[in-house]
Amino acid sequence: TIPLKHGAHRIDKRTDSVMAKWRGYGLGQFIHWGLYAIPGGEWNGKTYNGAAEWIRSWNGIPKSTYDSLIYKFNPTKFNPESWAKTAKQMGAKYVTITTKHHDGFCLWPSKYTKYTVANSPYKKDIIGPLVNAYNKEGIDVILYFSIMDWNQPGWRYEIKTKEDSIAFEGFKKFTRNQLLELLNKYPTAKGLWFDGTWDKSWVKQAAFADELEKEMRALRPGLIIGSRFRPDDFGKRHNDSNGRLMGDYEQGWERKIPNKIEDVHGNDWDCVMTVPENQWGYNKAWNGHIKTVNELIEMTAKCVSLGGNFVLNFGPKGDGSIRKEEIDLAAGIGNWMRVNNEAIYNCQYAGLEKQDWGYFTGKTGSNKVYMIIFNVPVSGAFRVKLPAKTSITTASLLEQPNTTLKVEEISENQYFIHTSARADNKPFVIVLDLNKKAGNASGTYEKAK
Ligand SMILES: C[C@@H]1N[C@@H](C(=O)NCc2ccccc2)[C@H](O)[C@@H]1O
Repeated sequence: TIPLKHGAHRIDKRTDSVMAKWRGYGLGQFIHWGLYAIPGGEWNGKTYNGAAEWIRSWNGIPKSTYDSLIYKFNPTKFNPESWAKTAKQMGAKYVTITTKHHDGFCLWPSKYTKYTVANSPYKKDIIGPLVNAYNKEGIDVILYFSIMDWNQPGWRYEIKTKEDSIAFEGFKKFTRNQLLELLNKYPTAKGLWFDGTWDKSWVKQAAFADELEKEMRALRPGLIIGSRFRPDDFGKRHNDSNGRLMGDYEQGWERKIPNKIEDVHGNDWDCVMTVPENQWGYNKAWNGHIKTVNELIEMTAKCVSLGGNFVLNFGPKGDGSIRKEEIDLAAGIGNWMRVNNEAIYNCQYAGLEKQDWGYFTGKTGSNKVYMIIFNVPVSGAFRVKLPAKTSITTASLLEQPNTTLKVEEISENQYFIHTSARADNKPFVIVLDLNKKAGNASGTYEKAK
């Protein structure tokens, strides 16, 4: 291995209880909210073709005009309790909230810049009431923070001159001040989701970022920090130059989902996902494919089946209300989660060979395995392959626990599970109680040979 001063400081997953709880969340909500929600991807009747939260980078609006949106920020319909209730009904166990996106507008009254809610007509803190409302619903909070800050005069994409270097040193101090401010103001926040760390200026800051990460962990023991925060000695991000994950979970699964367990390299991870193809902030015109409830349930199942969390994005409007399409999606996902969440919460990769009918999840530390069915075979029989020394004690429908299903052994450790035809085409769950003969004590199973 390459000797590194600022590479990964831990080899495997964290083993503490705070991270174990994070690992079991299964389903989360992402909130992208800020000044960009006011134009909503449109300006003077012209449509911005990129992601709505990047509209400031469009040459269709003078930067100063965008920045003056602060004087229009007065979300009269903002109701943190109703946002939290929507997330609760969806079955989200955590929420990731944008405290500051790339445009630099702070949803909390930061002492270190004037570009915050405190200097908007709204005046009040947004983050505090959101953290309290979500915590009251039993939902943990992760704070999203963009290092790149287009409003800060000291921000640089790269450091070319002495002047750049002096300016960026000031920017680094500002960044540290804001992160420590957030951790001190919102002590119940469980962790940080970083963004805007891909530019040349930041990937040179291995020592600074490493020191700051250590300082944040000392200030908030148990803090969960994503892999997108710091670069290693050679500017490598997410994984250091020895291929080891920096931070506590992989953040790279943005709008994409791994296909096989080898893709996650034994790391904790979350997948953050948009409802349209690529819109995080509110966009009036939701063009292209809008994901359906069934698609989003399948994405959730797929993520949990590979040991990750699925985090679905909501982009509230400039007035603070959540659009009907998102409310309806949350309700539809929630209807399924209310019946089937046992197959999602505190479940991980089951270690079984994937079958065409859907996804296996394994209940952490138990003999229970769930089959989340999306594709019913024309035979009506669901194939299961188990590792040696493992067999099926019982099979039942999660929605009707006292129904036992017929288990047909078709060869060594291969079975067909038979269910009766179903009236609707909704995803459903078969629960398997497995018994592991001596020699296979783990909660998950080696891949069936
Ligand atoms: C979570 C999303 N991240 C921001 C973004 O621009 N991602 C695009 C991107 C993703 C990965 C590397 C570079 C750039 C989007 O604006 C959202 O905030």
